[in-house]
Amino acid sequence: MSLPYKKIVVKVGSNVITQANGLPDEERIKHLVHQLAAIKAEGIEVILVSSGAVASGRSLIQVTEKQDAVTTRQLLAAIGQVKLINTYANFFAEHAIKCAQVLVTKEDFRDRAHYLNMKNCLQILLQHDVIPVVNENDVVSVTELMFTDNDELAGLIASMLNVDALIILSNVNGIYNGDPKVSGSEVIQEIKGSVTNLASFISTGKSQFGRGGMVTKSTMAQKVAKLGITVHIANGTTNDVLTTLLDNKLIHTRFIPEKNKSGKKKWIAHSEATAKGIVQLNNGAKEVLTSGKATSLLPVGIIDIKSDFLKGDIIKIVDEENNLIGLGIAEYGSDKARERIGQKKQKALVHYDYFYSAI
Ligand SMILES: Nc1ncnc2c1ncn2[C@@H]1O[C@H](COP(=O)(O)OP(=O)(O)O)[C@@H](O)[C@H]1O
Ligand SMILES: N[C@@H](CCC(=O)OP(=O)(O)O)C(=O)O
Repeated sequence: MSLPYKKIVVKVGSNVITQANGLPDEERIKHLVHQLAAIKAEGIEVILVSSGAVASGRSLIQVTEKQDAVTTRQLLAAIGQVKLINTYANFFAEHAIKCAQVLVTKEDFRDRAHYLNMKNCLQILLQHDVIPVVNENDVVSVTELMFTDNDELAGLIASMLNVDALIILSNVNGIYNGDPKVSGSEVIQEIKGSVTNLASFISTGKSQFGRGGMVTKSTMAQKVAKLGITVHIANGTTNDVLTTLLDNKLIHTRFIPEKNKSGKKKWIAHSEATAKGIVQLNNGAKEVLTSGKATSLLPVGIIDIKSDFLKGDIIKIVDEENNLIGLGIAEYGSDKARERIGQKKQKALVHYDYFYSAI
């Protein structure tokens, strides 16, 4: 395999492993497992993030839809996840490979101690030659605690384990420069940096069983690439997709990575939902902080503390129009920060090592 990867995350969307009639596509799963086994045999560590619990549950039980959508999802996922993991376990066993079920919620990524605990669990599985099969724990994830979709979850796992590449398998060949179904549209093969007009040609429609859609997929991919991890979006329903991709012979979309960021910055980057305080900066400070140079956030550039925080909390940093500039760990609490607003020669509120620029 010609791409120089040692550790990868592969994310499989519901559509890839579900037939049009809603039943799990066992032949597809078998074929994917076969490729994963070949990749592992090359000495590459693999973490699999697989959707499909809800779709799999649909094939096992008739739902009356009397209950609300969340309850239906809980019911289907609780039943479907058993079938999904058993299917994987049986096919991996044919290659003498053990796999493990890892079900997570957004809460598991919240504080640093919990985050490191989960990282430790995944690492110990890899050290024992086991392939972790990760999915959201849909049974306990209710609306406000849910990941946008499993692409977000896969991005978090890829960052957490500092992998070389994240491969997202969907039911399209990549991101098209127009509607994928209209002739003339072509796959964008390389995306570098923050391409702001990407959303303009991605229609908001999702595939039959998908949750997030291509817009959230591309936003997540850009963020992960910014942290130093290559992201590939390819068609999981194509035969030999993974092996051809790793041989560098597949037409698909590749997000070129920026310089690799530290583990702590990767964690901060994914912590927006749990950030505690909000600090507003003037335009001068915004320019310096987002210039790419190693600069810390000094009180002289602060114009307002919009919500309180304690020392050690992750805070959101916004500009004069309240747009997010970045996230960082506060070196002191909001009480002290308020006293120092606009003052020169004060200790940095966020040190450069603990600042993530969202721009
Ligand atoms: N410009 C585009 N390029 C590629 N796919 C697009 C584009 N615009 C919309 N899509 C849709 O996004 C879908 C993939 O997203 P999603 O349904 O979330 O898949 P998955 O279940 O694999 O996560 C495709 O099936 C396609 O219909
Ligand atoms: N956790 C859910 C999948 C949610 C999801 O994001 O699906 P998809 O957009 O197909 O990757 C399940 O297993 O059914």
